[in-house]
Amino acid sequence: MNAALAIDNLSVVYDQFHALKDVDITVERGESFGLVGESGSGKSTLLRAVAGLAPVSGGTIHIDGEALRGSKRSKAFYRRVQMVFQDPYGSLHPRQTIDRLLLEPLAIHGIADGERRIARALDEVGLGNGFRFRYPHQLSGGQRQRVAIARALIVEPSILLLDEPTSALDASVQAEVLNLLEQIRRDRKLTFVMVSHDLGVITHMCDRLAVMRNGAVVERLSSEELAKGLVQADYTRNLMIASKGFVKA
Ligand SMILES: Nc1ncnc2c1ncn2[C@@H]1O[C@H](COP(=O)(O)OP(=O)(O)OP(=O)(O)O)[C@@H](O)[C@H]1O
Repeated sequence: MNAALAIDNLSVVYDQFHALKDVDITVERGESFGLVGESGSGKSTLLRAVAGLAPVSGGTIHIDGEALRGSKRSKAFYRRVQMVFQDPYGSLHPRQTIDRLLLEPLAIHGIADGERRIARALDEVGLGNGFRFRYPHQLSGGQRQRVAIARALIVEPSILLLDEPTSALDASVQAEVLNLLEQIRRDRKLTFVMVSHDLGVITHMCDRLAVMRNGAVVERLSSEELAKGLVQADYTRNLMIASKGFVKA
């Protein structure tokens, strides 16, 4: 069976700068895969390249066995791969009600049955219908992130790309949103690729992970191996030491 996501030899070059160099990553269907690495190592660029938001200079991305070369994406592809960002303000237009924000992706993809889908998506992220006519600034940070998740889910993707989805939230709200995401992944049999600088979050949420440095993968391992300190690269060990509250390497 085809992997949900197979990235082969992926490169992204901005001017002369190689933000990603020959990256290979395979994520199985229903798997939750983590990306860690220091700031500037290329984690967001990798998600953005998969989402069609960064220019692909070389290599291939397969989604459900379908090869995508370059940065061209069909509408159907955009529907299949949805992204949730760290700061929901970035993706939620401040002058649109939650209702409008949820209708927009449905309109883009020509999906009917908006009423039912909006009610379902809001319910799924733990927000009632009462939130429909509020604006983003009338919500808490956690509620805004729930709306961003609902907006991604409403078009029924198969892969969710999560770029530091909880790092802008308070600790208790972080845990709530992470638990919600895990519940959604199980219920919808979704595939996740998640970036976090917090190794505790990655080991809690992900089955396997890749460690990135300077645009390349330095190590691939399971969360269990990371939690036990069974790591190969000194760079990974240093990330463990630097990650607050994480087991000492
Ligand atoms: N649009 C762009 N134009 C030029 N350089 C870029 C662009 N986007 C990213 N870069 C560069 O690519 C490198 C990787 O950036 P990226 O955002 O992927 O890192 P990251 O690992 O996600 O970092 P962080 O943890 O700080 O978010 C950085 O050096 C960054 O400056």
